[in-house]
Amino acid sequence: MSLNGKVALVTGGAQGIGRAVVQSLLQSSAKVAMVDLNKDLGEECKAQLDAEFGEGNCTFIECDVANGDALRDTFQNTVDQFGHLDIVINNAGITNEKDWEKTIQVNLTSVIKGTYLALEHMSKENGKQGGTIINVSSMAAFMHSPHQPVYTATKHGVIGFTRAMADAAIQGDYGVRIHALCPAFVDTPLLQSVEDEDNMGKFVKFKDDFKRSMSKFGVLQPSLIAEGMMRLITDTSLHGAVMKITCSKGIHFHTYEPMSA
Ligand SMILES: NC(=O)C1=CN([C@@H]2O[C@H](COP(=O)(O)OP(=O)(O)OC[C@H]3O[C@@H](n4cnc5c(N)ncnc54)[C@H](O)[C@@H]3O)[C@@H](O)[C@H]2O)C=CC1
Ligand SMILES: CCCCCC(=O)/C=C/[C@H]1[C@H](O)CC(=O)[C@@H]1CCCCCCC(=O)O
Repeated sequence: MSLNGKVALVTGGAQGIGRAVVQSLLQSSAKVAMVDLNKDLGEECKAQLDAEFGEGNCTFIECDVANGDALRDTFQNTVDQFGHLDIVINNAGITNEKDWEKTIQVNLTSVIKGTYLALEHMSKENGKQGGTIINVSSMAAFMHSPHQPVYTATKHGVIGFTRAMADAAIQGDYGVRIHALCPAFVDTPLLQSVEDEDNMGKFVKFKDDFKRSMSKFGVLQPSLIAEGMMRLITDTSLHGAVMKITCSKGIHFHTYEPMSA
């Protein structure tokens, strides 16, 4: 499906899962703002994407999503460059149990801020034309590990926030579809960092448990996660979906019991 004329903003877009979805969006003819903390990587990535997809389709914006003012400017900068906004993927994330407050800031607070900013630019409530938001959680929200307690908490938080906001979007007639995406292990640089004492602190001693889990459940490629994201973007029947992606079941959805009195 062509996304010609659509504008997307992807946080953490210079590497790993974010980079894979930036590539898929460009392949579908969307314009993309690739937002990342890492300037060198972002510029290098943009040069490669310009060579593949032509200049003017992708812009790199250096931004630490944990800086609320910078994130607000980044959204405005995207709209200034491309005219409007249709798709926001709050993907940037870290796994750092030593600096656990930073992990909460990047993985949860910034996802909340990114969702609110996306609504400012896309919600019909604000006179805009609607759109799609994807907040990246993790299978860690369903299967916990002693190796990463705060990371796990943030990913639970992303799902709770996203589901509540999806309901708000329906009841408030925002015209914005809001989803959570939960990958299992994915082959990206993040996965290597979980063995590092600087990141995991005292929980590093549980790394063998984590690695056993990885060999038991397998490791996915970023391109499959991008495929899941493209499905959430293009299938307009989906709203408030919690998508899971695992080696055993591929792309599928979590189902919740209906609330009863
Ligand atoms: N790799 C995995 O096994 C899994 C990853 N996830 C989630 O997927 C998302 C992406 O992860 P990966 O691609 O694996 O990570 P990655 O580390 O390979 O890439 C993350 C990108 O985000 C950027 N970034 C980090 N902090 C940032 C900040 N404060 N502001 C702006 N950019 C920032 C990095 O510079 C990097 O380019 C994260 O939310 C992660 O928690 C979920 C499940 C599994
Ligand atoms: C670097 C962070 C990577 C986080 C990846 C992730 O989602 C990890 C989740 C694991 C959790 O920490 C403990 C686990 O057992 C989780 C494994 C999740 C894989 C589930 C696959 C299930 C299936 O194939 O049916």
